[in-house]
Amino acid sequence: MIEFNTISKQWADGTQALSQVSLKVPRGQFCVILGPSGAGKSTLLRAVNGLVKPTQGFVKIDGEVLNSSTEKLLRQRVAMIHQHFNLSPRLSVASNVLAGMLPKVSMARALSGWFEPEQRDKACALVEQVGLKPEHLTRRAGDLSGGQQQRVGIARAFMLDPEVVLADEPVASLDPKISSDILGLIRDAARERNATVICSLHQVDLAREFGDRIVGMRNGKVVFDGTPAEFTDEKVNDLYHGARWEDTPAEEEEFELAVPGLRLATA
Ligand SMILES: Nc1ncnc2c1ncn2[C@@H]1O[C@H](COP(=O)(O)OP(=O)(O)OP(=O)(O)O)[C@@H](O)[C@H]1O
Repeated sequence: MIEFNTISKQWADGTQALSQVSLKVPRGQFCVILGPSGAGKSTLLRAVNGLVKPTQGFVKIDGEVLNSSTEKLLRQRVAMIHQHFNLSPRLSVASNVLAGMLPKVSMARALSGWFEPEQRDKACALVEQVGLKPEHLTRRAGDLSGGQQQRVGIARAFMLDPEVVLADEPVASLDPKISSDILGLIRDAARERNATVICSLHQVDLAREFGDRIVGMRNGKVVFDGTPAEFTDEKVNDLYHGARWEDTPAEEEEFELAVPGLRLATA
């Protein structure tokens, strides 16, 4: 279970990225976070692995509060899949997948490239599980297609059998067919291990297809929390365009009244 308890985040420049967000994500759930750009989705995800320090509130992972003394151990249980894959493009696919061990192996050992035979076997098995071929293992990661690179990112994320997988817009740069395949891979690999997934997306159709639950965020707040069936077209519209009571257009109307020609020009 991941618990966000009244999490707020204000950046140094005063931007309020999160305001009093409270959520409980049970073990094994595929929870999709949707919302317009700047809603606070990445900030929320990054609060789970300590990359973002909340200015208020706390995150608990299986009852343990994430703080400076628990962070190192908790991080070994949380993996991340990134929008831009975050691979080392000049290193081989095998090295990139083995890098998933980094939270647990010493830097000296990682730099010397010495990994246990079981760890190497596991990397090979994961590469196969994500649909790549053995010959990909020695290829430079940067030479692969975007979809293939994200497969490497998924294999890397599952090297430590994480309890939690944070996927930050994992299919933002991929075509619709590959996007669906990639989300299917994340879901299946997570299900096999009963891992929890928190995945931010911009595609409503994919959120409905893959999410057990959809959390809608707007202006740093949770404005929808329900099942895909409950996330009706009206709710989608409210999330992306603001509910009727929100984002009041008063200032815009005043501006338009003050400059009547502008309304004509934009009509
Ligand atoms: N390091 C930072 N310093 C200042 N403001 C930041 C920083 N990181 C994010 N923000 C701001 O915090 C708000 C939330 O950003 P966040 O990246 O969480 O949104 P998002 O919903 O993930 O957006 P997108 O869908 O575009 O990725 C935005 O206004 C963003 O500009």
